[in-house]
Amino acid sequence: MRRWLDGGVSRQQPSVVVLGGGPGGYEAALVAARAGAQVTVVDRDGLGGACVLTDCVPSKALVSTAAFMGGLRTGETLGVREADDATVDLAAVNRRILALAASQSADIGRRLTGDGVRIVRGRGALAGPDRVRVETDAGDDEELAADVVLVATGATPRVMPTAQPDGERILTWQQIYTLTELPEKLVVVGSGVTGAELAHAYTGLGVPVTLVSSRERVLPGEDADAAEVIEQVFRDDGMEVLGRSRMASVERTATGVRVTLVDGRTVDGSHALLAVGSVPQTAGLGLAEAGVELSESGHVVVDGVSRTSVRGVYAAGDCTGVLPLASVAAMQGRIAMWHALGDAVSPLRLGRVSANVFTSPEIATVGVSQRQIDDGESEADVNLLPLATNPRAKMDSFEHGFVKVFSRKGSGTVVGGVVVAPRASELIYPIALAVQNGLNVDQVASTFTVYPSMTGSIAEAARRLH
Ligand SMILES: Cc1cc2nc3c(=O)[nH]c(=O)nc-3n(C[C@H](O)[C@H](O)[C@H](O)COP(=O)(O)OP(=O)(O)OC[C@H]3O[C@@H](n4cnc5c(N)ncnc54)[C@H](O)[C@@H]3O)c2cc1C
Ligand SMILES: NC(=O)c1ccc[n+]([C@@H]2O[C@H](COP(=O)([O-])OP(=O)(O)OC[C@H]3O[C@@H](n4cnc5c(N)ncnc54)[C@H](O)[C@@H]3O)[C@@H](O)[C@H]2O)c1
Repeated sequence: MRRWLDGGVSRQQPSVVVLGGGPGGYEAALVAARAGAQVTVVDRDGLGGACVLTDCVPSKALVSTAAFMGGLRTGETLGVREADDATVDLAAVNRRILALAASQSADIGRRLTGDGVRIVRGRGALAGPDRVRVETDAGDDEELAADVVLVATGATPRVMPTAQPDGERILTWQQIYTLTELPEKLVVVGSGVTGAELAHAYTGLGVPVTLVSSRERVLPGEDADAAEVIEQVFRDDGMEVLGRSRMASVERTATGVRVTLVDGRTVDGSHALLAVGSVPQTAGLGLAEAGVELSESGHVVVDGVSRTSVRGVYAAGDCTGVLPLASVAAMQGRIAMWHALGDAVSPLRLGRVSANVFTSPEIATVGVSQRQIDDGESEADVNLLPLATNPRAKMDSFEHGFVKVFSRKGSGTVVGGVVVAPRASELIYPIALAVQNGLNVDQVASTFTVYPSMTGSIAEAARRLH
């Protein structure tokens, strides 16, 4: 390991201060501690970050209950009587979710302290490129010297002046877990991944939902074929989808909420859920003062190895705006520490990231996208295989969804894929393995799959690309 200078004295143990205990921060802290650094994590809201406490983990736990309810609704088709009479006790659901989040946060705390990481509860900010000032929750402020600083402070829901959350009826996605009763009618504003997942989850719980979608179709950032299937499923499940409808304001009424659209129409509900994007939490961190470059949107500008414009200061996760996923935040954090502590490191490769939208069915994607192929950025053959003919799908009474595999023209190397299916988040892995390891369609097609299985359709799609 490199030697570090401290007041002119050479020592082997560098000091690392991590601002933020989400996946970007805590994964980096674990890497740094295992590499022998002296590590402090400064965290304001709780270890695991928004990811564990309010965003990813709680929403996926809510989706689990909704998916279970969805399973009961197909009971009739499978010969089960009266399965769809079940109702949801939202207070119990939310108690479970909050307990699960707290327990995961505690697990992360134990892992960090077990590896010798010091945890300081409080709000941190740069006092210079190599110093962090902390207003601790205990009230005693601290200044920490750091050879390496990692900024991983995440993002927070975007709030519009005309649609102010009140935590009771007008809610951000971080405020929904205090509800004790199912909303009588929920209006979800925003049909990005957050809005789509939560709108479908509440529909699954039995709540009448209206989705206010400013775009032509829901999930504008996703594969268009997949988004089309999901929008149809939303409508089939009874959700009202208002396309091309931009929210102008949300206000309380005597009995609930009124959402007014830019074109003057109004939508009434008992509750409104705002999912109109996020903003990075980079204000008041002393970043610009220390010389750290920020983008116009306020994100920290980083390179492929998570370096900022200031030597020794790195950044990872949603505060960088690179790709707001927990898996990417964690990888950016690890890469930052490998680089800072002199380990071998390759730059972040976004072309290999797997992602999943947790609707029902799910949409999983990896590698090159259909849009890149259509735009001529990537020369690839495409095979889309509907799952309707898959024997396992028939047994499970699953009708919607497909598998799509992309392979490079000429060589047949698998460069990407899309799966729309129940548990697509698990089914994408064979395609991700193929993309990561440069396997060609023949290698995928000639690999045994279980009969009957959904993965059989992945092998079949590869076979058709031969
Ligand atoms: C509803 C929703 C669902 C999602 N689902 C998924 C999913 O299924 N899969 C997936 O991969 N991604 C998902 N994401 C994205 C994922 O949650 C984020 O990409 C991830 O949380 C980013 O991690 P992070 O470490 O950058 O930030 P965060 O998790 O936001 O953590 C940042 C931490 O920094 C702390 N902090 C902030 N400022 C300071 C300060 N000044 N001093 C000290 N500490 C500070 C905060 O308290 C927080 O603990 C979801 C996002 C949303 C909104
Ligand atoms: N399953 C997952 O991995 C998961 C889940 C949720 C979020 N995320 C991550 O977070 C990122 C952000 O997703 P998001 O959905 O929170 O934000 P987003 O910015 O992708 O979507 C917000 C949507 O709100 C719409 N909108 C904005 N203002 C509006 C208005 N006035 N009226 C109506 N609609 C309006 C926008 O057009 C946009 O489609 C995702 O790209 C993803 O990387 C991941």
